[in-house]
Amino acid sequence: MAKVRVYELAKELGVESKALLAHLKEQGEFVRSASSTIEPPVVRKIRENPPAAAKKADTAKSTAPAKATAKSAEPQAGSTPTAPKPGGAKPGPATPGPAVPGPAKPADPVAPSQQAAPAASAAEAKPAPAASTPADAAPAQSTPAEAAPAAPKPGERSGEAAAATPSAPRPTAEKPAAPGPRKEAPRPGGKPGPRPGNNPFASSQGMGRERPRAERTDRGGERPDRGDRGDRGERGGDRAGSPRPGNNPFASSQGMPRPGGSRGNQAGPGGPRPGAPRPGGPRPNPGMMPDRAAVPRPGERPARGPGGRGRPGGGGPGGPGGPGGAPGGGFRGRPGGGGPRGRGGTQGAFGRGGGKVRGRKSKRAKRAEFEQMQAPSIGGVSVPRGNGQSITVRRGASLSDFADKINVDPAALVTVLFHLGEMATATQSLDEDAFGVLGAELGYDIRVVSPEEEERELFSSFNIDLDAETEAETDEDLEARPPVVTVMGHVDHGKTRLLDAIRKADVGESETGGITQHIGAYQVHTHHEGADRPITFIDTPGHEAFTAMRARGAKVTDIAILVVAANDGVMPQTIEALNHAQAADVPIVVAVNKIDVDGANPQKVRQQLTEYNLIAEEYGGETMFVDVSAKNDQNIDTLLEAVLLTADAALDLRANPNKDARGVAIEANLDRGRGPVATVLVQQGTLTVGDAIVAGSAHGRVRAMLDEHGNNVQEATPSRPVQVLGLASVPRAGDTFLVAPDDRTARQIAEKREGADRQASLAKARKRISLESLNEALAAGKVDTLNLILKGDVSGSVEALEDALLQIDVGEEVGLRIIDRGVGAITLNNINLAAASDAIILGYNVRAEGQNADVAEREGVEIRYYGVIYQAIEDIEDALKGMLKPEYEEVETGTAEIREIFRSSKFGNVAGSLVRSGEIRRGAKARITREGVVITEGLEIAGLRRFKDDVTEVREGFECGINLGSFNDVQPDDLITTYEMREIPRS
Ligand SMILES: Nc1nc2c(ncn2[C@@H]2O[C@H](COP(=O)(O)OP(=O)(O)OP(=O)(O)O)[C@@H](O)[C@H]2O)c(=O)[nH]1
Repeated sequence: MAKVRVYELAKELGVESKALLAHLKEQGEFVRSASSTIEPPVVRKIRENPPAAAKKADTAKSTAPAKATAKSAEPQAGSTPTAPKPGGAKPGPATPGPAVPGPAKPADPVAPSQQAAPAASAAEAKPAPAASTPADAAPAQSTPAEAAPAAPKPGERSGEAAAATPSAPRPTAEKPAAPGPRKEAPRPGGKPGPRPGNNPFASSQGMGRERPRAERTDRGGERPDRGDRGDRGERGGDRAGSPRPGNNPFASSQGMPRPGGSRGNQAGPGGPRPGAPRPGGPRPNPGMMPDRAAVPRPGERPARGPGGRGRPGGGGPGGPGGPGGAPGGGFRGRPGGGGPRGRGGTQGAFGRGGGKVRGRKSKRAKRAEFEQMQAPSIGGVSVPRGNGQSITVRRGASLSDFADKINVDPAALVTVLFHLGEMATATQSLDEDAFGVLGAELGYDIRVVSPEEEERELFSSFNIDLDAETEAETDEDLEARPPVVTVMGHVDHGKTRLLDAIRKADVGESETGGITQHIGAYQVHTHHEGADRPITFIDTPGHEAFTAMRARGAKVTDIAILVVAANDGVMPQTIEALNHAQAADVPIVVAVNKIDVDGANPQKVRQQLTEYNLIAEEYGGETMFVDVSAKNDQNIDTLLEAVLLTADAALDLRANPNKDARGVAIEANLDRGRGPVATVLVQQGTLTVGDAIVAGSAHGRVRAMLDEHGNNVQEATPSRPVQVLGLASVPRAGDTFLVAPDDRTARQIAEKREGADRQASLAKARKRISLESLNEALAAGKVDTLNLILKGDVSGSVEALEDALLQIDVGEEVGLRIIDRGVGAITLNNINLAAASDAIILGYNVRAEGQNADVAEREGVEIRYYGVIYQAIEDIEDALKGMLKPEYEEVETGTAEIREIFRSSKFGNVAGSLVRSGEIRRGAKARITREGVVITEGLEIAGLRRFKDDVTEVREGFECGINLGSFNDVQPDDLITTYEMREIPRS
């Protein structure tokens, strides 16, 4: 005996392969799939003991007529006039139009040939007006053949019908239909098959054989209900012989989009009746046509098989025609039960598909339509949906950057974002929130990463984990390193002269021949407490370099020397420098310079600086003040000593020299003879000649290293500045560098950095910190202090504001720091400081104007303007307490008067309206008023159409169709008012 395959046996038993598989499993037989073979003894066993469903089906056979009649009763509800002829053994193409007036549709065309009681069936097959009501049906219950009248009347569930006639078989019409298609479908070329779409059993229409009832109901959602036309869209397949899941495009359980609402005018599983909207799925093409006989009659729209695309089960082992279809009955189901194209009815939002029969479309149009169907339509544009995949964008990335990543048109994203309430151009930087909203809408998890995170991710892709490396270090690994010092101060107060004097003070100078090279940084040695202590100086005076480095995230400086000329006192740039240092949490040593000059008043400088929280040690503070004369090299040693004392007291300057070097490029240039030359400051590890190195987007191998004396060095330990030769290009000041495991890695890291830099070159972080976002930033641990810069028109008000702000009690968790204050307009320096320190600028009766305002905008610095002090105080207090809420006011954008209501099964009610004022925009918030009384508000203009086109806005004087989503309680003469909430600028 030949081996039998599972699906063959399933077919034989009239059950689903799946059910048989399950049954086999229960029986302890391991069978992998439906195409697996089964050993003869097992086959025998199964035949003797078939699956329950099969047994049930067998039993059902005897009651077939009743079921057939039950089926036949169904179409009453829809009064489908396209029923096949009674005695459907030869179902010909149906005659469109109400040819059969009787409410009862004749039995399934194939039934008579298969059913146990052909006579009864034949009797049933006649149009039976008597079946239209249960009352009529009642007398007929005596025989199975007459059970048909007992079928539910429209709206009545089959279950109810079954309950009413307990003796009658359940009218779920399972078994009898199954053989139908098998017998009918392959009708050899001759007789025309049933009209496509009307014969649910025709495998040619993608209908496989029915499944046992139990299984069907298991699939969830497919109830055996009958007769409820309103539900037909969803259960159409069920009615006509319970098609397998996957054959019913409307079954919500099968994941097909439901065409929405009632489909009362559709012919259910068999396809639409002529002229009815197509239920969805691709239209058949000639390739699908089995034979001429199956072609619908002229004038008839070829119904698409109910399957459509993506049917899970496909046509399955349907008829003899093989999987997915058989010749003979209308259009052939697609092989395997549905090709890759086409799908069920619904498309896009409010608008596409459904509707009237349209002209034939080209393949391209269909393809485009299909793609549209997949894309959510927001604001009239369709953007393909993500499935939650993670997309990483750089901080400061724009819509264009994101569009690139998901391969869509940036303009579409602009529109989408607009409809989500955010306005941005395609190239404008977006903040994290905006990306969040956009991502949530489009189904992407957009991660905005900071430069540091990005670096981390970049390194981790090369198996370099700097954090883990640092964490793994123990105290034993760490060794003391020299402090790195930057000299800052007001113009002409002697910074350069002081740096020169310090250079000269180098105790090693005589041995090395003095510092001859200006490489951007140098190291001097001094004797301190009996030891030789090196100190590294950044050789670029002024806070601009300091700020530039900080802005790149490079923390280079350990200690700042603030130079103040004793004859001049504290000047504006003194304060700026001070603010920068304080904002960076860098301890300050004050060098009171030019004490040799007549009129020098070092004490005055001390006094002045107390106002800025720099209190000299002799006054009980913690700041060391050293009176020096750079010109006369006076007290330079003391200054160096003060630096070391401060470093020892305030800082833990240790680093691990025994690892690959990491550090920062201090400056770099292209030397004609030597090529790119970069001065780097080693911060950790030891840099050695021959190391593969990557600095920013430059990479190379360290060919040679020079110190500030022009001497070649073989290795550079932490805090050691050296000039590096061997890079392929010039890095930027502030770029971090590291030694890579090999040249290739160095090059790849450099290339990746370069690519990322290119992308972000125009974009910068739009929002650094704002009062609104402060609380989140605090919660996220991004900040623990609110940095403020106060600017006012008169010093009195600035002081008053500062005093009041400092009195705000916000608990211990949050700090408030005023890093700068001053009188006059908000300057570029203020903005730079704010940018480098994540500060917010409060302007009291002063503004940032012109270019400064632009820079602030570009840099994402928040400037808040106030005219009343208490308002500023209130805001800051609220922000610190996490209570600051933006204030909004409602602004009316348009009104439309409803003229007529169109009821759409698909969209609900559509209000045909005339725009009275302003414009009505899709997505806008809306309120309905009836005779001046607000009926409801907070609605959304879910859909907007001009004639048949979806539009995004309709202006005054034009008519349009407005859909308000699920809100349907609209009447003619109602007024739709759209409005938006605009943030009120705080005064
Ligand atoms: N008398 C006297 N003059 C000094 C002293 N230090 C600097 N100067 C003079 O002050 C002037 C400015 O000195 P710089 O060192 O150029 O000052 P700077 O702060 O570097 O100036 P910028 O580079 O313009 O910011 C020069 O003419 C110096 O000679 C000092 O200790 N005593």
